[in-house]
Order: sequence, then structure tokens, then C-alpha cells
Amino acid sequence: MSKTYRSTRSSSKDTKSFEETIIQGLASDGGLFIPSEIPQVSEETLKQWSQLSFQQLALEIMKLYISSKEIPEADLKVLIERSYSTFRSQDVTPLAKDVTGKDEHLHVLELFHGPTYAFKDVALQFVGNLFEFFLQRANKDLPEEQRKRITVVGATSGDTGSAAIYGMRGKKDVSVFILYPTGRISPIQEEQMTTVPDKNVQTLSVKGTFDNCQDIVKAIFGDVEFNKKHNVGAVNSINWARILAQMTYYFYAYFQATNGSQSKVKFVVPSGNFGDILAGYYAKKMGLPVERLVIATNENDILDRFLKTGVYERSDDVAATLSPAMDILISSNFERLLWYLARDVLASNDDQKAGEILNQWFTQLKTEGKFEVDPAVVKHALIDFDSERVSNAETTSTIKETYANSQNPQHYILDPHTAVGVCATKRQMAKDNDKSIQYISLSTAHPAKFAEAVNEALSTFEGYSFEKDVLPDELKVLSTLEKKLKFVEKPDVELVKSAIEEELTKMGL
Ligand SMILES: Cc1ncc(COP(=O)(O)O)c(C=O)c1O
Ligand SMILES: N[C@@H](CCOP(=O)(O)O)C(=O)O
Repeated sequence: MSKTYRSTRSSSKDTKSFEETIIQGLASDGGLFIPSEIPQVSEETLKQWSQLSFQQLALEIMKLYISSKEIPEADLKVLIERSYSTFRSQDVTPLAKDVTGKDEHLHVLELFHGPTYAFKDVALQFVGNLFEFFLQRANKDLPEEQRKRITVVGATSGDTGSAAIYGMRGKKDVSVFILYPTGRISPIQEEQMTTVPDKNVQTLSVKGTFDNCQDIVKAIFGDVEFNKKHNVGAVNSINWARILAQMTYYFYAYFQATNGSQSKVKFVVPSGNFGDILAGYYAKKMGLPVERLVIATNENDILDRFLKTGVYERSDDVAATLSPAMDILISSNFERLLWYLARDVLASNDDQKAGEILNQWFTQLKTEGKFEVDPAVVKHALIDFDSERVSNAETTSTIKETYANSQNPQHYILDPHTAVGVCATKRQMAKDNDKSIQYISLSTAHPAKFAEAVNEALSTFEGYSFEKDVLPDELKVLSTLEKKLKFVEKPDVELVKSAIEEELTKMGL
């Protein structure tokens, strides 16, 4: 097993080490890094893994992707333990079983027990510690002026930003710049990011959309001179470490839901940038016997349209929905899946040829705003995936119905992203009409982060109170803290680069 990485757009045999992959973030040809091989896990190993704690399981999985010559096992173990010591649940990602009653087998995988109350913490606590580990090792015994430093530049539609900030705040030799679309994230999400006082953190509120912010970040990665000068690091899910760290909860939840039985399992994942569900795809390809991964989108539905038509097309306008973290026009990580589809269906398993095909597709996407794949490619995708598109009205009614009818516990409160997933799960149940399937619906954020959507659904219920039932004390204080943010008047790479350089000088790190 090589434990090296290649770019999705490369037509050469070149590979990179894990450390290079993580520090570089995005490949220099604009592609995303993927493992040279996907490690395979036997049934026997799965049986042994089913007995492990979350942290032990994370170690076993990560060992398959990281050479011990790069990170010795003892160090990796410490990194993992440190990363999950900040979580409020002992299970890290607990599974709320049979939420809608014993008959339906609808389990909600709660991924929001980390420091910023969103699923991003599972990966970004680890990524922060990983950056620190690599930098400490590189800088050991070096005088101050020769130390290697990383300038993290990330884009957020609300959750990645605060999770990255909490993962990197105060870390030596790391400075963090987070771009977010002005007025398009929830007030609490904005407060979580802008009230962190650490000197190495700066938020940039950009007048535009999340896609504008993501495009700027990618352009900055492609700017050789800026990159050389500032050593730019990625915290978005273009960074392979994000995907790797998210695989653990697919295995862990599968074991909890099946409890040693041979049940069929479907995962339903509220999706935007396709990073979360992609981790499930890798788990499935490693050998976890998952029946299907269901992509749940809101009205920004590029992924659902692709699976129905084979056309990957950027629509003109992003819809502002009740699940704003998924208001994304282009899903970065879909490129990784497309590489596997191209390789399997069109390139006779030839990695280099798959790189060429991806290059053609993404050049076409850039010039024409879309590309279309052979129906055989979609057919192949449908072996592993299905998709559902959920409207705003359905999101609200799902929050309502779940609150009114949940049995375990009663009055279960969903955040709007999770509600998109639960609505999609219910549709799948109706279509499948198969009581033997276990449905694991991923809960990607705590409802406290989306007061407006939750209150719109629940304020008419007698006895319901957002302050009392939803809002944790830790988040209550945020509105009283001083905010630190810088406005960028238009979504322009040069303006963002100047803002970063100006703030880096002020940070004096
Ligand atoms: C709360 C929430 N749910 C779902 C998603 C979608 O996840 P992904 O972008 O990995 O598809 C996001 C953002 O990424 C999010 O913040
Ligand atoms: N929904 C995300 C968007 C960024 O996606 P990422 O997973 O690629 O970091 C967010 O909340 O910021």
C-alpha cells in the first residue's frame, strides 16, 4: 500500500507524500488530491473495528492512509486523542437511535458535539493539530527568522469558518483568514467567527456569495508568487485531511446502528460541497457494506440535477435558503467522485487517462459553465448514490413534524440542514418500503446556530422556547463580545490579497 496521493487532473504518474498533500492543500494543476489507492478492509477487520472507541477507530483508519514513516503511530494517537478531547460527548459523534419510533429505524447521527456545534469540528480539530505537528517538526531548532509559517485561507458559508478558527486559534506559526459572504450566514455563525480575539485570526466579510469566496480562495492557491511568499494552507474540504477525518463516523455509526447484525444501511447526507458524503464514499469503497449514500440537497441542487440528467451545470443564481451553509453552486469535492467514475467507466482503470478526462470536463465547466457525461457514468454513480432535493417549505414542515412526533427523545429539534436530510430520509423510506433497512441521517449542525429557521417552524408550539430548549449557555454570551472583522467591498482576488497582506503585517507574527 503506497499511502501517497495524486491529483485528479494529472496525467502523469507523480505522487506526493501525506505531509505534502496536506500542507499544499490544492494540487498545482488545480485538481484535488486523492489517495493513489483506496485501502481495503476485510470482514474480519470490520468485526474487530466494531468493538473500538471512536478514537481507536480513527487511529486504525488513518494508519491506512498515513505512512508511519511520516507520522509514527504513537504521535498519530496523541493527535487523535487531543483532537477529540474538546468534544462534549464521550462518543464524539453519538447516534440518536430510532428517533421517530422503533418501526422506522431512523437514526440521527449527531455530529455537532464539538466546540463550534457543527460537523466540521470532527475534521478541523484534527487538521489544526496536524498543521501544528508538521510545523513544530519542521521548525525544531530553527532560529525565529527561518521558521516555516502557514497562512491559512478558507471560504465559508458559515460553519467551516468557525470550526477552522477554533481548530487554529493561538497556534504558533499559523495565521488564519476566513472569507464569508456578507449577510448570507446566520448571526450566531458570524458571532462565533468574529468574536475570537486571538491575534492570528482574521475574518473577511466579502460582498458576494459563498461561491465567490470559494473561487477567490482557489485563485489564491493558484497564485504561485503569493503562495511562495505566504505558504498558503487549506482548511476547506479541498484538503484531503478533512475527508480522511470524516470517514471515522461512517464506520462508527454503522456499527452502532447494526449492532453486529447483517442489516442493510443507508446514509442520508445534507450536502453542499460534497465533502461530508465523500468520506462515506471512501468508507464504502474500503469495504463498509453500505447499501446506498443519499445526497440531500436544498434548492441549490447541482448534485441532484447531475444524478438525474448527467449534466453538471452551474446555475446562474444561488438561492438563499433556510439551510444557508448548503447554498453552494459548485460542489468542490464532486471532482473527486468524478475522477473515480471517469476512471472506472471511461478510462479502463487508467489513472492518467482519468486525469486527462477530468481536465477536459473542468476546462469545459470553466469556459461553457457546464459539461455532460455519458449516461454510463451516471448509471455507475447510481450504484453508490441516490439523491433528493428538498424545498424550504419541506424543511420547515420536517422540523415541525419531528418536534411534534419524535419518540426518542420527544420534542427532538432539528437544525434546518439536518431537516433537509431527515426529509430526504423519509422520502427514501416511502420509496423503499423495506423495514429491514437502517437509515442513518446525518445531523450536521446544532439547531442553536439557525434561530430564524427553527423559530419559524416551532414558535407556535405551546411551551417551546428557543432560549430555554435550544440555545446553549456558551453561545448565549457571544452577542455581548467585541467583533473583529474586515469588509471587502467586492469579490475580487486582488482586494482579498491586499487585505490579507495588510492584516499579516498588523499581526506581526
Ligand atoms: C450545517 C451543514 N450541513 C451540511 C453542509 C454540507 O456539507 P458538505 O459541504 O460537506 O457537502 C454544510 C457545509 O458544508 C454545513 O455547514
Ligand atoms: N458549508 C461549508 C462550505 C465550505 O465547505 P467545506 O466543507 O469545503 O469547507 C461551510 O459551512 O463553510
